[in-house]
Amino acid sequence: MEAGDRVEPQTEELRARRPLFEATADELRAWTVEQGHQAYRVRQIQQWAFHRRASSFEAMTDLPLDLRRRLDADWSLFATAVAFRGESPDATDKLLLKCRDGRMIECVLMTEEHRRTVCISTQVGCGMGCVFCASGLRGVERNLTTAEIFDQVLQAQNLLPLGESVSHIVVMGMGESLANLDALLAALDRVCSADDGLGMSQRRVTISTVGLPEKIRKLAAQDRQYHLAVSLHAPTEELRNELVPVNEKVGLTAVVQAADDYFRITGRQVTYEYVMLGGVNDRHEHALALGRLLRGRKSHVNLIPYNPVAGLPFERPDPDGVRRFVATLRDRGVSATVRKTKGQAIDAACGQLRRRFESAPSPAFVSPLTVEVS
Ligand SMILES: C[S@@+](CC[C@H](N)C(=O)[O-])C[C@H]1O[C@@H](n2cnc3c(N)ncnc32)[C@H](O)[C@@H]1O
Ligand code: SF4
Repeated sequence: MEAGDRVEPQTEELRARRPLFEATADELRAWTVEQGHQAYRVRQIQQWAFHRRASSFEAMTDLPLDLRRRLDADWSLFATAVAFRGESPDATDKLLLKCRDGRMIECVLMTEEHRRTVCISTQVGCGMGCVFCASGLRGVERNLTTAEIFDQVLQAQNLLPLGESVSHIVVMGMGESLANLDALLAALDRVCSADDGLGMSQRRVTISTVGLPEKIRKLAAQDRQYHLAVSLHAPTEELRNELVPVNEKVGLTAVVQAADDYFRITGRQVTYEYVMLGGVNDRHEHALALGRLLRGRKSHVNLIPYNPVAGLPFERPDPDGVRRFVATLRDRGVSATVRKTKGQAIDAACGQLRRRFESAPSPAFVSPLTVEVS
């Protein structure tokens, strides 16, 4: 598949069959024996599905034909269909995936020298309403299912050459991750399972949240190794209330306390994300206040230069100002770095590709919308 092409769904059509990944190895073994085949075939099926990039059951050529046909009748390899693939010159691929109900979700694959990182979504839209973010402009439509979350990793992995795998996951796409925590955890468990998943290390997964204190504590209690990123964006209650409306109910202090608890319970250092909006939260006084808030806390600040969203009144920050902001934090003993903005050419900020796709479909976009999903 070439980037930017019209994309037909996988050779396998999306039908209302159960996604293969939902079955545990034991369940699939029982099903395989029921079909009159030996249980060891399950290892082959899962190898094809999760590591050998099969695009259909038909392509699993070392399985008996009869078993391939039965698989095709009862199971689906994917829960979504690739509707559009965009590629950026900075080695970033963005996939727009169509769900069975016709809704679109986004994921991004970023390829660096030693990393293959996929950024995944957890909801269609978002209900948190951060004023600078494209994801929340129309509110939340629904939570993604476990299958739809897992599928994003699988579909992104399928873009890589055989022998290369997704090495890292960041849950930083559309939606508030912790508002769909149970489905997310179930999907990540399978992604990280060496027995019947992709075998990824939990330590290479970062979950980003707007900061829902009770959910942060619930995540901390899961006995998992996930890295937590908290989207702070402002050093004072007043400014955070303006930028992140949910803060009015939650409160900055409660968010930071929950993040402290996450570190205390898991021993994993928390990252604070801070989107820098030109002239809004990027001034020296903001750096000083952020330094005061985080000084002495075992944390790291990730500054994200704003990626402008059409129709929203925010601008990128001045690069020299960003450098001064970092220096001010570091002078106060707060660890901080600036994130490289990848994928702008393909709208790789959350929710932007879907929005462009839905609001102004160009001829190149029309074909995928006609994909039949039953
Ligand atoms: C899209 S959110 C998804 C995860 C979760 N809802 C959260 O807020 O952390 C991931 C990160 O992207 C940031 N973000 C949203 N819109 C952005 C934009 N236009 N430019 C840069 N970063 C953006 C958010 O502030 C957040 O830190
Ligand atoms: S930044 Fe995160 S929480 Fe805020 S609207 Fe966007 S996706 Fe939702």
